[in-house]
Amino acid sequence: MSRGAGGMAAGGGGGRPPGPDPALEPYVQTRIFKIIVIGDSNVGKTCLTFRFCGGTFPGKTEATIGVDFREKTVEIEGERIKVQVWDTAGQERFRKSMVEHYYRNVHAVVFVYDVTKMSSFTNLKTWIEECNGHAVPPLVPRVLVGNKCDLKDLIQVPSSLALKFADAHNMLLFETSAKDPQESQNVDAIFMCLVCRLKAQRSLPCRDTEGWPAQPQPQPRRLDEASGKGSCPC
Ligand SMILES: Nc1nc2c(ncn2[C@@H]2O[C@H](COP(=O)(O)OP(=O)(O)OP(=O)(O)O)[C@@H](O)[C@H]2O)c(=O)[nH]1
Ligand SMILES: [Mg+2]
Repeated sequence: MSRGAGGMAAGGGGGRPPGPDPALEPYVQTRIFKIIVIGDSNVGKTCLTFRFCGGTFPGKTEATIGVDFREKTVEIEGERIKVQVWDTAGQERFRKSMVEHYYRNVHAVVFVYDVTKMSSFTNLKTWIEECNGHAVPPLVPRVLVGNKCDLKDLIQVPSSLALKFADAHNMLLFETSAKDPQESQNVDAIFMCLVCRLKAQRSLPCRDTEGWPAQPQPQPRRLDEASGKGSCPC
């Protein structure tokens, strides 16, 4: 099984910086973690995924149709991991034919609500039911994200309420803003926290590894890719 070689580097003492041996680089397979982002239309799923993968807030967005597919390669403890983010559609008519694909072989789920819109918070239970209805294993980590915290005067969902809900569903809560550049580290932390948990969990199969069921995937629209290095924020 190929893994990152962070462990090897730790005791190396040969003056080589930690991380995979460059000579072995072509042979080190990159693990891919599939993370889906779910929630009502207009809560900011596209903007959050854009902020994480591209580092910016998109000037203008349109309702997502089906799924948009973004990627970012991160490095944690010497292992390069490809984070494959599925930005799903919140509108029923744009998602109904895709729902099975969203949940198939998913590694982690991000539930998003808009802190300025109570209905997007109360609807979370429907999104959780949908997720549960697709037999997502309990080991698959889930987090809750309250977006649009920059709109301070318009907040409708108190943090205390969100925290209670997150606790009841065994999720971590992040409150953030895809728009505010000062919050960008917080947005990164959402995904990095999940990646760290997945990395620590079990040895997930690598790309091209036998035994990993092939996914009939929709033709992905790859919008951007960025590389980032990070240490575990957890
Ligand atoms: N103020 C503020 N506006 C935001 C933020 N995130 C997103 N928006 C705005 O909210 C609107 C919807 O954002 P999207 O990211 O397209 O929403 P979505 O959840 O992807 O919607 P669907 O694709 O229809 O499911 C856009 O006008 C964004 O500019 C934020 O953090 N703060
Ligand atoms: Mg969208």
